[in-house]
Amino acid sequence: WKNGSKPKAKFPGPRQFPLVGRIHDLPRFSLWLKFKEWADEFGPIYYTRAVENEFIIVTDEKIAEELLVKRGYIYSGRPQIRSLIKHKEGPAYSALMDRHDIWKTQRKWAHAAMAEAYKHHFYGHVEAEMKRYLGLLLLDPARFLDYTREYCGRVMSRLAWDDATQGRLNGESADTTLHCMSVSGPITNTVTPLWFLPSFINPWYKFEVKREREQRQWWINLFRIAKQRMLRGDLPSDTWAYRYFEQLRREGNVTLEQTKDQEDFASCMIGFLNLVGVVTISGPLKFYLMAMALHPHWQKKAQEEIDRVCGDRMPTMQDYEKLPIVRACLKETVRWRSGVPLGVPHQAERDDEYRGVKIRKGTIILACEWALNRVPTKYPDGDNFRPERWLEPGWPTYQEPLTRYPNFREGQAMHTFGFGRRTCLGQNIVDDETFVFGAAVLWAFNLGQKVCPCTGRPVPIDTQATNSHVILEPLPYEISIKVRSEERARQILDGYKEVQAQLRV
Ligand code: HEM
Repeated sequence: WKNGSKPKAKFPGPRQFPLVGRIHDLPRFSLWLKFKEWADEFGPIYYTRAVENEFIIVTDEKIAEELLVKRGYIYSGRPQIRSLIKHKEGPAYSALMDRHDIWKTQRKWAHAAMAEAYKHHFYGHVEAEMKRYLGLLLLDPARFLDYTREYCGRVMSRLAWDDATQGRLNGESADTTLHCMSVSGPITNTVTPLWFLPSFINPWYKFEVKREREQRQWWINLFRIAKQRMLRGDLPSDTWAYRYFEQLRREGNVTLEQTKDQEDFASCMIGFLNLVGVVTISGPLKFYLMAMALHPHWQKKAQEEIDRVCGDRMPTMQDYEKLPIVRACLKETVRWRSGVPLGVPHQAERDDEYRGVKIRKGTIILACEWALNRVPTKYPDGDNFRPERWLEPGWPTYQEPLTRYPNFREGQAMHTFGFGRRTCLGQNIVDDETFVFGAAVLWAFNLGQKVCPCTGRPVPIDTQATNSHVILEPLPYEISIKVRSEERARQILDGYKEVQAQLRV
């Protein structure tokens, strides 16, 4: 009786109501703000519940590492997203699968493919697509948001299948998938019982079946086209599809014949890698343009650096070491307006105990990136855009040498890319693609706030208005984009002409 009466150790957290927990005050939009608010009240690790889902929210990097890295053998599952079908099993979305053999095979393959491409700095495709982007921006600057996402989609589709023309569709497909997997998406992700309505009166289920079927069909079509080209000998060796077919041949499958399941597996593996690299990068790039327009002082500093190093030619990866201010502005953008502000949830694969508190199998662990980026001891003045925190000694995040830091591959703030066995596989391409974009745009254009022709005042930008997806982009906003000189306009057009033949425009 005495033992029974001892209160069980618990994490702090908001008071839980019977059955519902705190579902009533978990907003579907900008949920990270609520999690940060609770972190300020309850501390760096707290518990909450939404109906049957138990959550542990972590807002301290060390605690996140203890759980998700050191105990990665327990906390590396993925929770069920109600409105996606069988995503935990695979083979469609490796980032959302549980930790089983399909996930292991796909992750290992994607990791090696990415590492090889990085060794060659993505074969110059990032720079070639950038020349196209600058040309388009010169001709039609009002479409800068569209073009930015398309740039990211094209780089990925070129790397995957040698078909940059899929870039736009790639972006749209990623956006719809993200909608379906987000709390802000279909209502069935929050009011989960609705998902179990019979299919003939269940619009969410019908939509998802159709969406997934079309996406998988699109991937398999691209896969088969690439296979035909491989057999004819005209698939470029710098594609992920080539790498895959070449491996099959080395294993003795010279004719590349496969079962439907094998094709499905491989087309999803390449298709998803291609898909996941679009909005993850276009979100930060759109925020970067916004930040530069709102902080002319930093824009000018970066432009002075670029002009000094590059002069009349568009910056490339060759200039990486010499442009720390550009890298700092990019790094600070991703900290200030995170593209994955909630983090990506991990799930406990079995019961555990941490700091004397029992954690049940199935509990969802969220290392909330928005809050991690605002820990005052590590990121003083965290709500403001302060690139100097990466450039000046004295700031906790400063690291030398500046020829190397800051970057997105190593060093400080790597929590942005998640933890342990599930860490992001895209850090290298993020580093290259954002760098070339960040430097080339400022080399070519001056960005600023738009001025309203009626009031003469700057058109305001709501820097926190986003679409609330798991991986998000800002909502449409307006800025002014002006080419820096006539001479620069000519150089941009020359650059575009140079690559036009090689790109499929
Ligand atoms: C700034 C851009 C990006 C950010 C902030 C980011 C962040 C993340 C985060 C937080 C995770 C979850 C890690 C975890 O569960 O602990 C993740 C997973 C992943 N990311 Fe990224 N990512 C970015 C870009 C990319 C790109 C460009 C690619 C590929 C081209 C990519 C591929 C992946 C994959 C495949 C996973 C799943 C890993 C797994 O579950 O095994 N990411 N990313």
